[in-house]
Amino acid sequence: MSFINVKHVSHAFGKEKVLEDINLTIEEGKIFGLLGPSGAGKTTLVNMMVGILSPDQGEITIDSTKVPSFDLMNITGYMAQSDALYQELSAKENLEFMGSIYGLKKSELKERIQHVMKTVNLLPHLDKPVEQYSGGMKRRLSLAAALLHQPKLLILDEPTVGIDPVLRKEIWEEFRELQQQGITIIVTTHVMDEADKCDELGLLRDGQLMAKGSPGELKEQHHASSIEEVFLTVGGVES
Ligand SMILES: Nc1ncnc2c1ncn2[C@@H]1O[C@H](COP(=O)(O)OP(=O)(O)OP(=O)(O)O)[C@@H](O)[C@H]1O
Repeated sequence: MSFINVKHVSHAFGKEKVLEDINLTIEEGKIFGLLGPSGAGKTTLVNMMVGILSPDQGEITIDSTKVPSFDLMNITGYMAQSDALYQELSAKENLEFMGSIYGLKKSELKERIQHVMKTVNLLPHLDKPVEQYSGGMKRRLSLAAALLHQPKLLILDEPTVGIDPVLRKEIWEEFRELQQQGITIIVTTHVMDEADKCDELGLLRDGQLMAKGSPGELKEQHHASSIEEVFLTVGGVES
């Protein structure tokens, strides 16, 4: 039984079909990349996995539980595309607020804040107001917030957008460490070199899942030397 099951999911915004009969399974403990150009439907699909949006048709189950579910909220960490942080508050205050929403006890919360800030290399900046953080620091703080309640599943919508290559590398090292702890990670991206770092990929285009497999498998199946080439081939455009 797969950890995540997306079954016949379709969705439209008004007359615009955004997802069309998506079927997808994701195994526990994997880093799964949802790759596709802007407007392909990546955010719509992850928002459905988190339970923010309901599909018009079909259903999603995670850990044998149908989304949306309160239990799933407790095991899922979500990082949206834009940072949801209080600018005038310090990182610590932001995390204390988020921890209180998850019902973490004061002593546990204190320990978790130290742990997650260390994980994202921001511990020295704990008391700094978020408005004094750089864009990359804010993304990392959002990641720390998503990790606060020790989720089994992390859903990250374009986590490295606007982040320089050095930091991006560091963030990917963090993903690998989290994976070693058994956490399943779903990451949306349109960056091809990031796609190569995922264990498995789902290629989304115009609301359809064009292909799924490990980067190596996809390249082999499509006789391509890069994921970019695979994408162009399955999308019907020869490179
Ligand atoms: N709330 C909404 N109301 C109407 N249309 C929407 C809404 N959200 C998304 N869309 C449309 O659905 C389509 C898919 O959007 P989505 O954000 O899922 O794509 P994406 O692959 O995540 O793109 P990006 O990489 O730019 O974030 C787009 O055409 C977008 O305009």
